[in-house]
Amino acid sequence: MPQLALIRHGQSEWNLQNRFTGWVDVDLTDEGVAQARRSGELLAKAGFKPQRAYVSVLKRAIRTLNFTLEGLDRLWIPVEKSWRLNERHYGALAGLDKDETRAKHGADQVKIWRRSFDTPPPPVAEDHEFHPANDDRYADVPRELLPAAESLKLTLDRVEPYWTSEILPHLKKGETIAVAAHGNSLRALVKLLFRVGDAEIMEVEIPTGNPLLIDLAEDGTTILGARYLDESRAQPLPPLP
Ligand SMILES: O=C(O)[C@H](O)COP(=O)(O)O
Repeated sequence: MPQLALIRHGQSEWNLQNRFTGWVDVDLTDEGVAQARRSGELLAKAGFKPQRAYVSVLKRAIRTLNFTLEGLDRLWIPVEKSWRLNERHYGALAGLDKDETRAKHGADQVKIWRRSFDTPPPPVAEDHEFHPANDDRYADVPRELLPAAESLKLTLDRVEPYWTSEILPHLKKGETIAVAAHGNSLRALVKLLFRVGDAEIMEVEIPTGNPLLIDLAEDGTTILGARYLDESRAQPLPPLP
């Protein structure tokens, strides 16, 4: 039967500093590295043997995946990187302190920017260093697909085609797959897989460096069971659809 592990990267420098990050390529903290190593240990203990892995093009997720695969002694499996698994683009909020932004715009507005399904944060200017058009890792991505800010809905709109065309066919073949990505690109996947409503997804949080192991039926979509492997840092999961 197919199996899927969704792994949010370990704690990043800007998670620690409480700053909006999005597509900014910040690194893991020492604690984030420890969480990533622990992910590998927990997955090994659970008997998880991925045959292939998918990851964003941001180093906090790539390094998390590498530490995890090292723990599993499976650094040899095929790994595909895609911008479509990136964190949601936080627009003009990227780099700002979350508490200072609350003090300036109000906690309600910040909650809407962070957790509403379809309200994007304010866009970043086209000539800003944080606009993806100014980052050569996206040189091959059509310009019109590059976001200046994303809501969760816009994030799901670019994650879903990748899920459907690249990942789902392998699950349908019965494979075991690891996906290392980000709080909001994984919330988008959880919304899709657990069929969470637009309002209910506001309450779903994904902890850093804590694999969510999902057992799937042969169709690659019906969830048979799901659990966080580090129970001490788990978050409530949506009910099974
Ligand atoms: O991009 C970020 O700042 C974090 O990875 C996720 O932030 P959030 O919890 O504010 O969505």
